Amino acid sequence: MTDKVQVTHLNKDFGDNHVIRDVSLTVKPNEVVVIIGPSGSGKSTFLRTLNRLEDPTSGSIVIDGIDISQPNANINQVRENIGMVFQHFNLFNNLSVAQNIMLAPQEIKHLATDEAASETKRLLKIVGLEEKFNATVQSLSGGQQQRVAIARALAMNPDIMLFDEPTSALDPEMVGDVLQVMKKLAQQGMTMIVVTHEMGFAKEVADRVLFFDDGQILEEGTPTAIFDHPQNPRLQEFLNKVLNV
Ligand SMILES: Nc1ncnc2c1ncn2[C@@H]1O[C@H](COP(=O)(O)OP(=O)(O)OP(=O)(O)O)[C@@H](O)[C@H]1O
Repeated sequence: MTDKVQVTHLNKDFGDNHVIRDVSLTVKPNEVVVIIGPSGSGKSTFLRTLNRLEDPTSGSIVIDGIDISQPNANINQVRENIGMVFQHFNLFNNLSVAQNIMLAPQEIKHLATDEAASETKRLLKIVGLEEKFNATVQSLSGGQQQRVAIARALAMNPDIMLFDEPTSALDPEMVGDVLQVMKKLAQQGMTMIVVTHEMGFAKEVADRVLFFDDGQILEEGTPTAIFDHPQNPRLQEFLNKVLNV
């Protein structure tokens, strides 16, 4: 089976700050990879280079067989194929829920309005918000807005979904609903790379967990290997901190 994502010797510098240091990673179709690690270790930057929101300094990123790290890569096409969900939903507050979801399929894929609307209803059902089709974004809770953001990313029918700390900005009671939607997507076979501080989600849903520290993957393995038998002292220290709060 062709790899979905193949990252080879990736580096990213911001001036003198060497944020991603020689990272290589392969992700298989339908795989759920969860990235954990301390604040500032480069997790977000790594995710953002995968769809070229950041340009890599060196190394290659091949997605579905296409080298997107080449200067002449068709970045728009790449982004159509990779859905991304951010910590701060980034919805258009002046548009309705349905308008937010339908915008890209109509503008980019030239979907007819009735087709886009029926697809939007289907997606809202997946994220448990069927009744919010006409609602304004402002009337929704943070957790609901994040589920709309997930539906919006799914509307482009992506091959891969990237999640960058999707629950970090939410009130605790909202977190479960969002994680539930992500779990459902994983069960349906979506290839996903998820940066999160939710260790319960990592344990339950990840096929593989990567521990990032100082711009490198210091350890990777199954959730059991990472959480029950961590090898690297930095990972042991990190888990002691996050699991014993
Ligand atoms: N656009 C940018 N310009 C300059 N430096 C940046 C930029 N984006 C990130 N950095 C730096 O890169 C480093 C890694 O940041 P990054 O956000 O990737 O870490 P992180 O592991 O996702 O952290 P957190 O868990 O706190 O979100 C930090 O030192 C940060 O200041």
